[in-house]
Amino acid sequence: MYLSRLLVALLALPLLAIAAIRLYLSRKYARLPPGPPSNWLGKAAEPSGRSWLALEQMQNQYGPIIAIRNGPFQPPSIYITRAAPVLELLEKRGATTGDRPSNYVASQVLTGGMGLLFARYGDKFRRLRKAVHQLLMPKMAEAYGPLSERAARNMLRDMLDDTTNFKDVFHTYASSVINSMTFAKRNKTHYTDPSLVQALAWNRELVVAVTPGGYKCEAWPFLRYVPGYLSKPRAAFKRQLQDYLDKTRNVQREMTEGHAPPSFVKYMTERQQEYGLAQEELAWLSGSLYHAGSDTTAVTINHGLLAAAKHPAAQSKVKEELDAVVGSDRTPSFDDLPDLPYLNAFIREVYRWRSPNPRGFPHRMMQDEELNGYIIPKDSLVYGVHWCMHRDPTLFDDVDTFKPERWLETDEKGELRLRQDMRHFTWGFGRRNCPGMHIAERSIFM
Ligand code: HEM
Repeated sequence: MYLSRLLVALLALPLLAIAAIRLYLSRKYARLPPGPPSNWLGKAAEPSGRSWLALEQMQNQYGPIIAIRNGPFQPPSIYITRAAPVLELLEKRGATTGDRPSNYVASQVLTGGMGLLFARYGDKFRRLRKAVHQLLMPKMAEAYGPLSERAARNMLRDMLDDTTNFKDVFHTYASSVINSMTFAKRNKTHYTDPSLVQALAWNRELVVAVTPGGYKCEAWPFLRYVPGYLSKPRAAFKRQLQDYLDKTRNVQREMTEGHAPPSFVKYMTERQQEYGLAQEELAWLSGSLYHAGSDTTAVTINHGLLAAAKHPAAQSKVKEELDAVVGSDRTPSFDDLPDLPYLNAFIREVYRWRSPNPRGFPHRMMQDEELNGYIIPKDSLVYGVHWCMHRDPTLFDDVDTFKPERWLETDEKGELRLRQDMRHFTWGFGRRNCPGMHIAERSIFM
């Protein structure tokens, strides 16, 4: 009798525990936005693969603010697919939405806690961000003009030499621009360059680290201490840091010899005390610009080429404008930029048509916020989904059509100019928006 009661109690315990967890979650998240149903532990499937397409479908069912529940121990993910609520939350209330997820492998193991992209909101973030901002602001971006122009001429030659492999040619171009900007590297960084191949391997490690479920130690921290479990990302970080330290020391040696050309490392070394950066931090911050900016720039140029091939009428208009403004005796320069409204509109439409970061980048909530009647809880990860926002019919008509004209208007003199009342979302939001946007825009224009 006693035994059978004990057995019943033992069997009932897990059921009671599950009921308690479900009750706790339903109270804690009573005003969470709607989203797909969760399992018995309160966990729903995170959209994976081409998640932005799944999210576009989901918004028809759940509306533009979608919550994916992550069980009792992990905060939910919130995906927002319309511009108005994203801008309200991530821009207007940027002071409470500027944090990043505490992804252990990405923010600690792979970056040694020194990267800006994963820096938690706080003093260190402000210090790193200020340093990067100083260097990448529009005035400085202009100063890098000749570097980009030279790299662009090399790219054109490479495209003529190899008409089958534009993707790698664009990688070579984007990497050359960033490496000459950060480490004053004079010669081009070919896509087969060992340091580039190594950096791309590191990028792949990062993709695994930020993919939900990529490393189980994010949910089960004890795994961090299992010997060998994190050896791959640890080795990738060590190799990368060594490469950046070597390049940084080269620039600093040239500085003491008095012949270092302008570069990010030179600029930062001159202000190392002011920004309170240790040598490793300085080297990593400089090198990490490559990770943040090279792939994204190359992918965007690739999208531009795709758009030109797929939309020959728009391509002809760009060509007509280039013929009229630049002619055929020289290559375009940055001075031509203001006189090429159609090309500028074409590039904006490329950003809209195929976002380089279609899912968006996560911001972490620093406190509960009410949005459209829902509570977005502290610690949840919020994504402004670029793909869906760029297809928001309240902002863009005829969203499936590639239409550079949508970005243009005619001024009082009857001349075309870019509309000032429209924007795209490629550079992200609020206090974590992309500090490299001016550099990237110029590299892409070239
Ligand atoms: C087409 C090229 C590029 C695209 C599409 C792009 C896009 C983005 C996006 C979406 C974010 C996250 C914004 C957010 O969380 O709201 C970001 C962050 C960042 N980008 Fe870019 N980026 C590009 C090029 C560059 C370049 C060339 C650099 C540097 C030279 C750069 C440096 C950074 C850094 C350091 C961050 C982290 C900022 C932070 O967390 O505070 N990016 N970028």
